[in-house]
Amino acid sequence: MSVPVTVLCGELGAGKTTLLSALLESTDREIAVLVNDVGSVNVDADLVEARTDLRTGEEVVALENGCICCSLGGELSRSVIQLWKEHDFEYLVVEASGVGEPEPIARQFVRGPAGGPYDLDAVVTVVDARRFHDRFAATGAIDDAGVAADDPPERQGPDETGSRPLGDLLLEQVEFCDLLVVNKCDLVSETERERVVGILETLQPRAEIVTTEYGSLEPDALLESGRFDLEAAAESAGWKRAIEADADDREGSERDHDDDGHDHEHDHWDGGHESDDGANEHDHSDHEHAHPPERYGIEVDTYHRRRPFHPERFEALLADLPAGLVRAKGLCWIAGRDRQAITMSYAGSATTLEVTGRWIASLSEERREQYRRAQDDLSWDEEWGDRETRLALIGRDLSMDDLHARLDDCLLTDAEMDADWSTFENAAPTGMGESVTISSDE
Ligand SMILES: Nc1nc2c(ncn2[C@@H]2O[C@H](COP(=O)(O)OP(=O)(O)OP(=O)(O)O)[C@@H](O)[C@H]2O)c(=O)[nH]1
Repeated sequence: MSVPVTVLCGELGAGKTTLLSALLESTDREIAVLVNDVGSVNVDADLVEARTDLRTGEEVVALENGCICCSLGGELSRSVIQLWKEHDFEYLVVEASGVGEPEPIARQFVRGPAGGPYDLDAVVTVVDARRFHDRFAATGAIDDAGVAADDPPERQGPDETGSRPLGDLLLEQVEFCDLLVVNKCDLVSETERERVVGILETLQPRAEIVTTEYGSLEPDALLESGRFDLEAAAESAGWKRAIEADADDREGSERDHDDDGHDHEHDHWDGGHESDDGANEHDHSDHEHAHPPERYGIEVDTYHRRRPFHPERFEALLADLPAGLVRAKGLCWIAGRDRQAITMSYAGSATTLEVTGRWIASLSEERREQYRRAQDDLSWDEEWGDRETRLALIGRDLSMDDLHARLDDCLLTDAEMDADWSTFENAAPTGMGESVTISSDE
């Protein structure tokens, strides 16, 4: 029978080890723990080992050479398989590095060789309530990216994903999990705690959320919950749901012009390149925002345009985003990057622009037609093909209309549409997997 596994994520110092120690003390089950730390000294492994009274003496295995989610994917599989062959235990907990992405780790237990002896039960992310509140819920975001606001964009190559902004990784851990443990609740007021929970519910509508002090939880909450579902976890992020709902709304209303009162006026704006509207004339009066939880001033919205951003104006906006913006993510079309589909990801203080693919419109005619046949719901513009900007925006006490207007000001004007786009100053990345990070100073 396969051994159930819980993967424990969370930023450095959130309380993963504390939670794990409390768990090991409160259950009689034979639990093996795999600890992964970035850095050569594995303090956590020592700590957990000491606390568990060395029940088997070899319960804790440490991977010390880096982050399991990137370079050590193979090593993770090898280690857990070796552990399974050499030891007798009922349950495995993997404490992931504080900077790890959970999805590749989870995939090791689903599609990788470790999927044989193991069965992934749940991905649990521990959040430090105090730090999360200060970073994402307080007005006046803290620059945690270590990049001064007026620094030029930081460039990263495709193999340096480990240097992504902390906030971005943190939110990925929140967005891909089954259980969110909001720890250190002794360090926040009740209102702050509720605000943190409200934001987390918006960022990750699927996960169960529990609040704790010193990781004190019933073992049942963590073990054999049967919560994990790879497809559901991969699709559960609040930003993804917003974008999908928006695209569905749009397609629905394009099919039949039946106004269900839930339509976004923005979505039908065609970028103006075939009309005389002008890029900046856009009526927000009947704007309706999508699916907001309507609590604690948290709002989810989408922004969709079929006209490219001016790279300089867009960069200037990214360096000056409003403090109430918690999360923004989606694809952008940036003038001068006409092949590159660029993913924008903003989390609390810094934005990463990364080339994550190519516009289908930039492929050879033959391949373009193949892709179009395979995706019959792909929305296509006669002139620009699939190029478009489609972003999910999650904010708190934020005027979405103002943000839309500021984004619209970054779009090319009619005159700029006719200019040579390659002459624009352009900090956006060019190669597949390449990224730049722009820190916001508000
Ligand atoms: N005030 C308070 N402190 C806590 C709580 N939980 C953990 N701590 C403390 O926070 C610090 C970090 O906790 P750890 O459990 O080591 O955090 P971690 O997530 O394992 O950290 P890394 O291994 O560095 O990723 C320790 O000093 C804990 O005692 C809590 O609920 N409240």
